[in-house]
Amino acid sequence: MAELLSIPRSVEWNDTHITILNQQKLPFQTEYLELKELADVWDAIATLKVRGAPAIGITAAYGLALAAQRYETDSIAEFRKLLQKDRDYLASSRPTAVNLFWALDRLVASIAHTSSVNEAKTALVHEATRIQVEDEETCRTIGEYALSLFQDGDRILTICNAGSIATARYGTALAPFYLAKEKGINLHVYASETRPVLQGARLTTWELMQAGIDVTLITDNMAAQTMRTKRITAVIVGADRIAANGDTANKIGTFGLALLAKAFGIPFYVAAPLSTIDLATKTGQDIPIEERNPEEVTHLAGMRIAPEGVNVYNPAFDVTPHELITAIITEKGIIRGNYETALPALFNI
Ligand SMILES: CSC[C@H]1O[C@H](OP(=O)(O)O)[C@H](O)[C@@H]1O
Repeated sequence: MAELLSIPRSVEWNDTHITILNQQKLPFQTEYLELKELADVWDAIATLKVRGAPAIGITAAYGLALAAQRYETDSIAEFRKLLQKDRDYLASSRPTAVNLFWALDRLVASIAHTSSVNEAKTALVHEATRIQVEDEETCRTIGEYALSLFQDGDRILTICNAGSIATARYGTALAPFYLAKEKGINLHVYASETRPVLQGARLTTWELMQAGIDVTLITDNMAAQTMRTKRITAVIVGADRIAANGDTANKIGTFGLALLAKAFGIPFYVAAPLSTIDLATKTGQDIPIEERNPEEVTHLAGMRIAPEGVNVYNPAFDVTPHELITAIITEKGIIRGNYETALPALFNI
């Protein structure tokens, strides 16, 4: 796993600040940013300096823990009020990935029974650290399950970056490729570039190439042709929110890949931790879909590519209906269909 260990962590806690890998600058620059203020954390999440559902959750958790270290009150009741206010602020940074809210709420819950401010401050740092440590274990387990679905020589298409830098380590959809490499199993990855922000072209190729994993870049509109001519054997994607019925929000373009996979008779897999499953959201229609700055579409690498004043629609995510999902791969195992009963069962509900 030496190759994977050379891929920098996306987030690290440093007592007085959080260090993040600036994913905006990749693959051209490996830049680290020190986030010292709550507003820096909000901005890093909103502007995709740190991105990927689990990494957003980890960063927000550390951000909240960091802010809380500076509360000057001795009253635990006042402390809880300040924490809730900062929780709500960070929760407004991005709307779709449920891991953000899940992590923030875990932090708030972690001090429910603490009686002193000092105890609460320590508890928050411990809880944020636990979230990161658990996510690494979770992703490795997801990778093991996902790998059991693939065979030596398979050619697998993915979109966006659901890799090591989108999580604590290993990734979700990319985890099986790291484990395959470790075990000497040959898998070939086709990475869809993922317009408009190019997470596939910039991040997935960068990550996999550093780990010596066989990866080929395609543009998004090459997916059908690639499935046919390169005889793609499976599609695997990450997720930002999975509704109770299995409908899955993921990077814009995912729904199209699922439709194509069905047309070609190829399995379509979603790999995600339990922290991405939102049983409170009944169906995909209830998932809030983030719409981002039109400039992401009208500009490429800072250069205008469309006429000034053009109307733009820029949804960052789409929803793949559960009927198109062959299986959802979690740290608790592989679920094939019947999501409405199988997903709550994962939480012992
Ligand atoms: C491991 S989840 C990665 C997930 O995050 C992406 O979104 P974004 O880059 O906007 O944060 C995308 O939907 C991926 O599947």
